[in-house]
Amino acid sequence: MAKLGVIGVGAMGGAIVRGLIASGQLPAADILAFNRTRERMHSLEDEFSLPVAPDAATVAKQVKYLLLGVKPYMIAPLLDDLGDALAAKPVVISVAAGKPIATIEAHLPEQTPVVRVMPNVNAQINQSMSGIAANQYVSEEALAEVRAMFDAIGKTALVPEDHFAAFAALAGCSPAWIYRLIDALAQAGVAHGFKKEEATRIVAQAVAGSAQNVLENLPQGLNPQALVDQVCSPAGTTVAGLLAMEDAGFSAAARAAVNAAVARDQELSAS
Ligand SMILES: NC(=O)C1=CN([C@@H]2O[C@H](COP(=O)(O)OP(=O)(O)OC[C@H]3O[C@@H](n4cnc5c(N)ncnc54)[C@H](O)[C@@H]3O)[C@@H](O)[C@H]2O)C=CC1
Ligand SMILES: O=C(O)[C@@H]1CCC=N1
Repeated sequence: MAKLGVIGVGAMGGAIVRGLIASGQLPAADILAFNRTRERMHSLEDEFSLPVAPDAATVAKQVKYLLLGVKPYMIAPLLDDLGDALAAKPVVISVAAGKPIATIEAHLPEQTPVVRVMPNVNAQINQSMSGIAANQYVSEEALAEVRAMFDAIGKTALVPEDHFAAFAALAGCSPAWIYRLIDALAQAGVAHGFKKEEATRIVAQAVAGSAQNVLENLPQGLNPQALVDQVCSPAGTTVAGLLAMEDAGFSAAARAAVNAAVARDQELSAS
């Protein structure tokens, strides 16, 4: 019996599989994968000799933990199709946005253990920030094992389910927003004469260093605004840029992004 089955090995499922193997947390031989379009798994198959099942039911029947890596709208039809293949009640791990545990339970045999996880795409480089919630059928041991899997590909936090939509915005979606910020700053650098690749590398390192500095200062109670103040010399260049950024609606845009993501999550939950 493989330890972890993955149905749907796309951007997120693939990032998790890649991260787990690369971190040494799970050897490829302990994973059994199935993706509807097999070509999408070729790089993982070639790189890690990832074991691949002929269909989703084979995965569901043969694993202790079953990770669903399909899009949210596919969760219910997939579980309904699996039917009896889920009779052994593997611990089901869902990473789907906007699909509460109760919705997933409704398509599973009664008392199936379900863990809801919201990772992010930086799992590819073992730098995910993953939120975790579980139903009452997940044993402490199983929860610890699932958490260890996601600890291996980044950091984890136990999150009450009613905070999941906001967590998903802050950690699941935000990488895309930060990538956009990096690209926008780099593009502005291009307008001032830098080559795009060089500008991107400069900005990405500045963002990585800034994030690391925030993380290292938080335990001392120094919040990001205190770091902002350290950079802004009186009548200097940074404060000029900061005020221009706020006049253009920067903080309001960040709040709007979080609010829109939470609203969309709630729409997905209701569908
Ligand atoms: N992309 C991201 O950054 C994040 C995604 N998620 C969640 O991860 C899940 C997957 O999203 P992505 O990886 O972005 O999508 P994706 O489209 O890249 O991957 C989905 C994969 O599932 C496969 N698939 C679809 N139906 C299938 C079926 N019936 N059986 C087997 N394979 C099937 C597709 O061929 C595809 O490779 C979603 O539920 C999403 O909410 C969560 C956090 C972050
Ligand atoms: O865009 C989405 O719906 C997924 C969930 C979090 C990141 N990507």
